[in-house]
Amino acid sequence: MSGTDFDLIVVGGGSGGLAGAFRAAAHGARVAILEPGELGGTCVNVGCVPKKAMWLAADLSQKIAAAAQVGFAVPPPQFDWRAFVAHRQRYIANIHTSYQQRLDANKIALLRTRGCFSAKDTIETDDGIRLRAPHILIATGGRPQRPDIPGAEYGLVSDDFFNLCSAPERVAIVGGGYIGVELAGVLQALGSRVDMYVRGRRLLNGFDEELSLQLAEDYRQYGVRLHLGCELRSLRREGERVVLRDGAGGDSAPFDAVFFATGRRANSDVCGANKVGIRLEAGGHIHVDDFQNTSVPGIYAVGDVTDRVALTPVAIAAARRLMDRVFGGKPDSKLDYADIATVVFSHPPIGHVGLTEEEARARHGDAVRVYRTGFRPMLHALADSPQRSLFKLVCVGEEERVVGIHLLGEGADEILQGFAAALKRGVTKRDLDETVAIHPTSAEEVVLMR
Ligand SMILES: Cc1cc2nc3c(=O)[nH]c(=O)nc-3n(C[C@H](O)[C@H](O)[C@H](O)COP(=O)(O)OP(=O)(O)OC[C@H]3O[C@@H](n4cnc5c(N)ncnc54)[C@H](O)[C@@H]3O)c2cc1C
Ligand SMILES: NC(=O)c1ccc[n+]([C@@H]2O[C@H](COP(=O)([O-])OP(=O)(O)OC[C@H]3O[C@@H](n4cnc5c(N)ncnc54)[C@H](O)[C@@H]3O)[C@@H](O)[C@H]2O)c1
Repeated sequence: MSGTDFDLIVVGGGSGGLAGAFRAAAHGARVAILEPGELGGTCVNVGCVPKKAMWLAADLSQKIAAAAQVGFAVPPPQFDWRAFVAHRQRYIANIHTSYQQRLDANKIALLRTRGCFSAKDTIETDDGIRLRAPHILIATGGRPQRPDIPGAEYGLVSDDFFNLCSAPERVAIVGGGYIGVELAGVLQALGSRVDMYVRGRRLLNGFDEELSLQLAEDYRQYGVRLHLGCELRSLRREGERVVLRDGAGGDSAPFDAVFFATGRRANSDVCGANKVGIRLEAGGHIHVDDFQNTSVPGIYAVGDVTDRVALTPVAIAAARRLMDRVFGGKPDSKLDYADIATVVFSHPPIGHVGLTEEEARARHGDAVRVYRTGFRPMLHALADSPQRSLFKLVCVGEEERVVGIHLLGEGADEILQGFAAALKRGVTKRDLDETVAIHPTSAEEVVLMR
């Protein structure tokens, strides 16, 4: 293949790349997409989807315990991890098939290879094929990053978590962000004894502080050992196990597995973005403007490879809007990155949209009013489990516009979406007060706060 055979080349067949390819093809563009791995990228193969499956398994194990507590005769559950993985992977295989069928139906050329820039309008495949197009979309995502400490190679990363077929007995998780918190919750629920090593003084930096403190308390109740404010110095092998040395020089007990959840690095290097002069930021992230343009005309980037929010729906939305602009005759089309809702699949989950209380106070001072409610969800009260929910609304100004919603508790993952739409449309506290509650639910607490 040579010449400008295509209108668009997409490098990377993950969430953003596929969404961009499908939307461009729907506008009539001739599209090629390059992906050396499984279709769907991180989200489908080593991210959201298998993670949520494992979270559901962990959630079920807690529900079974609650069932026993309220009178069901259930023997202690035995979790066959390997059998569950077979169900999980079958689900994922169906997604691969569906993507392949959609690519075929839309006449999108899929090249199962890595691509690298050899010129500003040319992508060269691993086997030396050169493809040219006036528009190139970089959607190469990111990869897990290990800290630069001696023995780091003895640690695993989130990709490795999805190769497990049983719960390691003793696990250390390094990092207190999204992935650290999620892996810790799942492993503890499914039978591991988990220690978390967190550099900062709290979990989930950047989330509402009260919720993060409540989550830390929930995790302690649940048996997770938290080592906050702990910087690791090194790892070393002791037989089959791994020992951690902390900043004070103390050694941990040996662990069967150590997972690093210490952030991700952008895959801009592997596609040669630097070779054609694309501006990069810290961590190799590609700088993009509000329209997903890189610093080189005709080359765009979306998703985790950029310096924007690293979430699947964000990559998808940005790619679709970009293609509406480039091929769909909508010159102003761009993603509004404000007030993007997100959920951490912890136990219990956290849902968050808009400003935290701290951010709101820094921006709006005394004009901020916070409403909060703490309660035990009904199942947990019936089962006499200590798990509590904490919901917060952050409001601003005379009209009390809701600028932040923070929900920790059972169901928070499903409750948030509708309220996020309301926040985006400028909902006020009075609007919520005037909404009749749905009873008895956890969600009703959002409209009943006083
Ligand atoms: C453990 C984990 C859990 C997560 N959970 C959630 C969640 O619950 N909700 C959520 O919204 N987000 C979640 N995320 C984040 C989400 O997975 C990412 O934001 C999303 O996958 C980004 O999509 P993307 O298209 O930018 O990149 P990716 O999905 O990573 O796709 C990039 C693709 O590019 C390919 N590629 C790389 N280099 C090249 C090259 N040179 N040539 C061709 N192809 C190349 C890769 O093989 C990959 O398939 C999670 C992430 C992780 C790691
Ligand atoms: N539920 C979801 O939507 C979901 C789930 C997982 C991941 N994600 C996305 O993927 C991104 C990456 O997740 P992540 O958890 O890897 O990153 P993160 O930025 O959320 O957390 C990284 C953590 O590692 C710590 N850290 C960094 N370097 C360290 C070091 N050298 N030593 C000790 N600790 C160190 C940081 O302080 C932070 O607590 C997230 O920001 C999010 O956008 C989303």
